[in-house]
Amino acid sequence: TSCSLEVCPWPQLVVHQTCGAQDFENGYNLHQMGFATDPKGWIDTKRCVRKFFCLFANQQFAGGQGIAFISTRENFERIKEIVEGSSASHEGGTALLPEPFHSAQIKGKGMGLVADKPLRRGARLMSMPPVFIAHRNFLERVPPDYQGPLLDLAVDLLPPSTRAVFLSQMTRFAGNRAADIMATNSFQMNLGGEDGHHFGNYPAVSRFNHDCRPNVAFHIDGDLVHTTTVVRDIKPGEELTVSYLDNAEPRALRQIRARQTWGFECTCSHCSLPESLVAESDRRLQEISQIADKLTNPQGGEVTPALIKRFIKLHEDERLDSTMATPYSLAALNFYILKDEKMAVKYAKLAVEAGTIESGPESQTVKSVKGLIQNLTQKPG
Ligand SMILES: C[S@@+](CC[C@H](N)C(=O)[O-])C[C@H]1O[C@@H](n2cnc3c(N)ncnc32)[C@H](O)[C@@H]1O
Repeated sequence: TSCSLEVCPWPQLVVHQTCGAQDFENGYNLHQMGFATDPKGWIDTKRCVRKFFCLFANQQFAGGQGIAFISTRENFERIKEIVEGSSASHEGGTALLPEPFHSAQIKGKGMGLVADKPLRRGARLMSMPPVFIAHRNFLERVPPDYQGPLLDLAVDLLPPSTRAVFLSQMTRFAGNRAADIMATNSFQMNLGGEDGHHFGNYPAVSRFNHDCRPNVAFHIDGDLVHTTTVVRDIKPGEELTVSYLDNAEPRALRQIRARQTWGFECTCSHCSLPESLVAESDRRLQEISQIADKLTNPQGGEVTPALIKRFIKLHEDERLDSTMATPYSLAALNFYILKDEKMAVKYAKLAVEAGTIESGPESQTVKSVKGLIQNLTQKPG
């Protein structure tokens, strides 16, 4: 074989730098590469940067999709525990089939996803397990020369078809391709504990472009599965979008963040409105934030039914369809405090519906609002 072991400047970092996919067309011969798998398929490569961030992989993960994981040993133990109880980790992702969208070139954005059929609010598009997870500090603090070899070996350890899909994602910079792919296409995720901050890559969802008023919401569950759900009715031909940013920020800030973090000028429909409408939108966002303060501290005594209704109307006028769970919950809670049980139940039910779409049925938002509904509807008498 043409593989050679190269010893990098740090003695802990020993990786194959010249192993290419062509060397092992039918999948990697892990034994030949010197790696052993445990009974659940996990490989501890023992290749680490400063003995701290190490590379782990599992080619059996998610029905043979495979996963690469760069993090601390403590987090590796955590990941093993997390995926153990997850059915997606054993069986693989699920998607609405046949896929009701196709990918296409979108002017000024690269590739994107376009709906082929009408899609209704609440339609679940995909639930996907991660392909690559890396610790935030590994990606953001370790110098490229030390990151690169570990990232390359991680990609080599993905099963061939997953590797090809991983490598087909968009890149923006020169330099290490895997580092670029992670920077351009990853989602923040928290594994819990004190050192849980990671970035996760899900190639199937990487084609969603950004919009400040998106028609698709996403969340990552405790089992690391990434789910995308439609938040407003979509017509065939419409682009499917998610938001990469905080939609509640004014246009100027949203555009700065899109430029600084993602390297694009945000020209989404909401950012491209005529100036007078942008000013109106920014004013609404400011008022939303002021009313939210009052609804979060209702003991101030300023909350009235009219104020709560205005709060909801401002969200609707702003087309914030992908982030309605919190405003609906606040409305429910404040109507409850005002002893208007009918309105409290109405908004609590809307909060459960929105929370299920935005964060999943098992999310804390949904659980706590369901608790409120139970209190309201099961009172004696
Ligand atoms: C996760 S990828 C999205 C899919 C990508 N367009 C592709 O071709 O694979 C993120 C990158 O897509 C581009 N992009 C996403 N949303 C955009 C938008 N609203 N306007 C311009 N470019 C956008 C940016 O280059 C961004 O860094």
